[in-house]
Amino acid sequence: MKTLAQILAFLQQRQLLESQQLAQLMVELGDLTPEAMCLHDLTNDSRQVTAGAIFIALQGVQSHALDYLTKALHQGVRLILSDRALTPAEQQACQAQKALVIVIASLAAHQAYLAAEFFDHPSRQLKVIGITGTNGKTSTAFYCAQLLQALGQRVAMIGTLGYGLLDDLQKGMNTTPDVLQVQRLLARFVAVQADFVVMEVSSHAIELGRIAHLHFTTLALTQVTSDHLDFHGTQQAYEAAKIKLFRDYVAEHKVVNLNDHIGQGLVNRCHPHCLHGQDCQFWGYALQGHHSHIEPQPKEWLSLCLLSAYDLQLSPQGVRFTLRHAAQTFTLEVPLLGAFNAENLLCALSCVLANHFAQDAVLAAMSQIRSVAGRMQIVHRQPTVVVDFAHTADALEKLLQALSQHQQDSSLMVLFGCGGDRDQQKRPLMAQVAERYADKVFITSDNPRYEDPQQIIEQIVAGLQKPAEAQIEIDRRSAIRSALEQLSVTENAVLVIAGKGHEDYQEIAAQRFPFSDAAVVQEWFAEQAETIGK
Ligand SMILES: CC(=O)N[C@H]1[C@@H](OP(=O)(O)OP(=O)(O)OC[C@H]2O[C@@H](n3ccc(=O)[nH]c3=O)[C@H](O)[C@@H]2O)O[C@H](CO)[C@@H](O)[C@@H]1O[C@H](C)C(=O)N[C@@H](C)C(=O)N[C@H](CCC(=O)O)C(=O)O
Repeated sequence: MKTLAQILAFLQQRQLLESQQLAQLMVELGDLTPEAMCLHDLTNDSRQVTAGAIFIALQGVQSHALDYLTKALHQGVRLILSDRALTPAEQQACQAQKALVIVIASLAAHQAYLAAEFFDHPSRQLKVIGITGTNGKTSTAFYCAQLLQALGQRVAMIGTLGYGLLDDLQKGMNTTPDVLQVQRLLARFVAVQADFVVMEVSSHAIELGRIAHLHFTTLALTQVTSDHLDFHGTQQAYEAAKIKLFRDYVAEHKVVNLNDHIGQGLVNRCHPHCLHGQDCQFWGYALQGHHSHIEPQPKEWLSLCLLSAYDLQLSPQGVRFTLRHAAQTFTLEVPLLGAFNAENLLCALSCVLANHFAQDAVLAAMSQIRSVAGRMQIVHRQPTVVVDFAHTADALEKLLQALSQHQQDSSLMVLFGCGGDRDQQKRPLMAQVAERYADKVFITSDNPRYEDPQQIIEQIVAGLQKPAEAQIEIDRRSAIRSALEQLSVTENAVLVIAGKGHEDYQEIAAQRFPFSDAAVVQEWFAEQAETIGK
C-alpha cells in the first residue's frame, strides 16, 4: 500500500509531473490530503482492479487499457495513470466516480520502476530463480520447484503451468506476464511468505522488459534452438535476447548448459567477475560429460562449478545416470522419460545446489520428482502407459523417437486423434509418423470441435500405408480401454496416448465434456485390480 503523497513524490522525483497537473489534482482532491489517500494495489488490467487501486492505462497491441475504463471505475479504481489524454466523456466518467487522473506521455518507460517501488521491490525479499531457453523451461522450472519444496521450502512459480504456490497454480495468459503483473505476483508471494520463486523467462519477456528491476538469485539457461522468429526477426536477435539476460542482469549464480552453444559461449566469453563488478558464481552442467569445448580457464575461473552426467541409461522405468559433482559420483534413477529430461534435471539440480542446500539432502529430494502433467507423463507402470500432449506430426515424432530409446526390447503402441477446426494437413502426416515408429496404431477422436469426428479419422487413415492393421474407434474412452486390453496381453509393450495431455475435457460440437486420458487409464487398471481381487 502507498499513499497518494508517496506516488506524487515518485512522479516528481522522476520529473513526470508538471506543476499545473499537481495544482489541478489538489483542486480535485478537495478536503482530502495526499497523505490521507491510500492506494492499495496497482494493476494494468481492469479485471484485477479492486477498490482503492491504481489503474495503469497504456496502449496495448490490440487495445488501449482506457477502453476498459468503465469496468475499472465500476470496480472502485481511485487513481488512473494514463499515457494518453482522456476524452471529455472519459473525464466525466472519472469525475462522477471521484477517480483522479494523471496523464504522463512517457508512462510506459517508467512503469517497471514504478511497480517495483509500489510493491517495495518484492524480488529482493524472495529468492528468485529465472529459467530461460527454447525448450525445457517448463519442465526444468517444475523439477526445480519440486526439489525446493521437498527440501522444506515454500515455493511459488510463474510460467506456462500457471502462477502461484506450487500446489495452487492458476493458469495465466503468458509464460512470463508483463512487468506490472510480475511485480504484483511477487508481492503476493512475499505476503504468503514464499521462500523461493521459480519463474520461466521467455525471450519476449527479456526483450519487452517484463523482468526489468527484478533481483534474481539464480539465472539458468536450458538450451537455445530456434523459436519466435516472427517477433525477434532473426535467429541472431533471438539468441541476443537470451544472452542479454545473462549479460545485463545481476544474479548470484548463473547456470548454463555446456552442451549448448550459447551456454558454452557464455562461459567462454563472460568472466563472472566482469559482470557488474560483483561476484557471480557460474555453474555448468553437461550430459555425457560433453564440455570439452570449454576453453581452458584462467586460475580465478576455477570457481566454475561443474555437474556432469555419465552412463545415461534409458529404460521403461525412466532415466538412470551417474552424476559427478565436486569430485564425487552418485548413481541416480528418476522416473522420467526422455534423455532431454535428464538434461533438464541437471539444470534444476544445479540451480538448487547453487543455493547452498546440502548435496545429500538434494539427492534425497530427487525421489519426489514427478513429470509435468501430460508431458511424457507415466500414468501407469508395468505395463507402462504414457500420456503426452504431442498433437503435431513433429511433436509426435519427437515423442515416439524419445520413447523408442527407452523401449529397445519392447513394442510400442500409440493412440491418437486430431483436433477439429485446426490444421488439416497434419492429419495424414501424424498417421505416417505413428506407423513409422509404433508396432500398433490406434486412431480415435481428439477434440473434434465443430467438425465431424468420422471425417477427421478418415483424413488421418488416408496417411497410413497399412490401414487394415490400425484399430479405429471413434469414442476416445472406448479406444483407450481397447488399447489397454491389448497392452495387457502383449508382452513387453508400452502404450503412449498422445494429443490431449493434461486436458480435463473433450470438446465435441462446441460442448466441453469432462474427460481425462490419465483418468480413463487409472479407472481401467483399478477395475482390473478389483476383478483380480474378487
Ligand atoms: C503481443 C503481446 O505481447 N501481447 C501481450 C499484450 O497484449 P496487448 O498489448 O494486445 O494487450 P491488449 O489486450 O491490447 O490490452 C491492452 C491493455 O488493456 C488491458 N485490458 C485488457 C482487457 C481487459 O478486459 N481489461 C484491460 O484492462 C490489458 O491489461 C492491457 O494493459 O499484453 C497482454 C497483457 O500483458 C499479454 O497477455 C499479451 O500477450 C499475448 C497473450 C501473447 O500471446 N503474447 C505472446 C507473444 C508472448 O508474450 N509470448 C511469450 C512467450 C511464450 C513462450 O514461448 O512460452 C510469453 O512470455 O508469454
